[in-house]
Amino acid sequence: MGLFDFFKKKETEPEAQVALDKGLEKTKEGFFSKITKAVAGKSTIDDDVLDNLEEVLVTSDVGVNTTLKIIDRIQQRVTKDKYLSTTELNHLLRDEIQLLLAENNSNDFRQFEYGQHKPYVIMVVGVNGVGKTTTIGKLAHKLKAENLKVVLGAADTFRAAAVEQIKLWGERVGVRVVAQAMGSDPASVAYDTLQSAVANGEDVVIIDTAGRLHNKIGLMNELGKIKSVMEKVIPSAPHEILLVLDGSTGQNAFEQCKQFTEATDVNALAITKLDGTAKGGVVIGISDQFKIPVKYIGVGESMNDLQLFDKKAFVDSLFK
Ligand SMILES: Nc1nc2c(ncn2[C@@H]2O[C@H](COP(=O)(O)OP(=O)(O)OP(=O)(O)O)[C@@H](O)[C@H]2O)c(=O)[nH]1
Repeated sequence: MGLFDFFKKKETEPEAQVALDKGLEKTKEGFFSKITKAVAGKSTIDDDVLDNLEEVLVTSDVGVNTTLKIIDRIQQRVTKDKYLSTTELNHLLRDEIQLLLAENNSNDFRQFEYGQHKPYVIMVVGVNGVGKTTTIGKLAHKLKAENLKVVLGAADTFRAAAVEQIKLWGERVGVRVVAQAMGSDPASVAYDTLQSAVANGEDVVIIDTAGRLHNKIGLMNELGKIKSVMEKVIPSAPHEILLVLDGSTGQNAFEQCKQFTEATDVNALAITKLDGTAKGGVVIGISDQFKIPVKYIGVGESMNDLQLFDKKAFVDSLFK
């Protein structure tokens, strides 16, 4: 199977669905217990119910804009159908969330032109602690399991621990890691990694970057330099700029998304740590607000806990 086929694959296999269900348990519990409260004592969906629902969505980290959009759509359905019973609210909500996710996440990753570039270069960005390195390790593991040749570039040279951590993942997963001494030029690491990947005929390059959010100009310069060095080796690279966000941070994830999308051309999102948080609504809001597809979600710490985001499986799991 080639890279292209791998990313066309839909992750609805039973095992993945079980992991997803488990990972989203807290979000689901939080969400539905709030909804139950929101409709308590009401038989039809009226303005009160919609006001309460608005609060439920906002406090579930769906984000204000997306919440208003969902409420507006439900209101239109209520106006059209008159006297909708509150027992239908879950159905309505499910439909609207599914539609929203469909608008923003096509599940068709052809836009990333997998298989058309060898090596396919992914530059991974995000602040420290969001699960960037872990996501890189898990992704490398996933790709390697499909017999793809993967190389990692330790371009987060700012902290010694980051270089060590990625080397450790390389050993664990069994993929090559290109690294230089701590404090060396990240762009130089990226250059070396791409050059050696071309020479070795590797399929995928994943470059880690430092997650310093000192200020926008600094971030732009730092990422811009790495990008332009990559272009020198492979003019079309990076093919993917993957922003990693910690789903358990709710509104902070929105803010980071804003900063990084302003600083560089992010075209894919990975949302981690959805297990153990009730803030999974962030997946719905972020993809809608920034119009960037969520490509991966992290639902646990183990190597197999990174999933290709499947909007149908996600909604199924949430409303099961
Ligand atoms: N529960 C859970 N933990 C995760 C997930 N993804 C990452 N983590 C954990 O989050 C912590 C931080 O992950 P790192 O990969 O070190 O984060 P980072 O963004 O690379 O941060 P630095 O290496 O400090 O730059 C680690 O303990 C990971 O095991 C996830 O999907 N679920």
